[in-house]
Amino acid sequence: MTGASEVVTAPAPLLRLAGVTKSFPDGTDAVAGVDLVVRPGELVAVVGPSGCGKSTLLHLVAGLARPSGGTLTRATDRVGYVFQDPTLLPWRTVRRNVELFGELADLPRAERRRRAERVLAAVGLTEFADHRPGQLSGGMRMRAALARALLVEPELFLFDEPFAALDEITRQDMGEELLRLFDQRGFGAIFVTHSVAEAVYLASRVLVMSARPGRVLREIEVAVAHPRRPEFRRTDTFATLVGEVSEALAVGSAR
Ligand SMILES: Nc1ncnc2c1ncn2[C@@H]1O[C@H](COP(=O)(O)OP(=O)(O)OP(=O)(O)O)[C@@H](O)[C@H]1O
Repeated sequence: MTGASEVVTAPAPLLRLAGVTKSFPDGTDAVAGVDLVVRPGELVAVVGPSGCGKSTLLHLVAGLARPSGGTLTRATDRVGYVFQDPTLLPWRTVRRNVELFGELADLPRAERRRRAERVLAAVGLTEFADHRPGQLSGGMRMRAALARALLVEPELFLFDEPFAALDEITRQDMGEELLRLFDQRGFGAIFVTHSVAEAVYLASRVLVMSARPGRVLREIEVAVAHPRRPEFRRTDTFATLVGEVSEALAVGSAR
């Protein structure tokens, strides 16, 4: 540093999509011309009509599918992925479910154990480590799925409607949990949801997609500092943003 000038730069993007399209062999155009940048500490919510290509977008980002056009650059291999179904192995304890990706990554046993204890504590499941998934509530199973994804210490987190199957109170609790982890760990994230209120509450930015093939219709900034508090849901700012996103969504769905 010369000290002559100070330049404040945004952290380098974890992810950059430029004009990304995806067409399937049967001719279905799922997404079209998507531009998106995600930096560390940004949680981008994605909303859009059913079938507009939101899950496809996450598949592309995770490397499970290849774009048909455009460029996709991901700066990290440490990717966490959480789905609506927690997909826990019923015959394994919670701890051993959480250790699974560590086993697949060949982490030494002691390291797996250490990380599992830490992430179980982070999601409040320490006391349930020796239970089997069938003995847990839906919300606890989702916490276990979150802990399992956290084990690989993701820099980029992909969420595909993770809380959609939960009752409203548990869903809001899980949102709080997620924000706490996000504030602590500063990962970048894409969060797909059908709930406009959830998108606004959690996100740094809400991306509204059009009907298939999904294009980005609008990106709406949620310029509200973290940590967010439940009271945020009862503010005029929140109501205005929910209105703005809903309006954009209605336009997108009508196309
Ligand atoms: N492997 C595939 N082959 C052909 N079409 C596919 C394939 N996978 C998805 N599609 C189609 O691509 C479109 C986008 O699907 P996708 O699951 O990404 O949408 P989505 O926005 O996540 O939907 P939802 O909101 O209902 O979960 C849909 O029309 C779907 O039927």
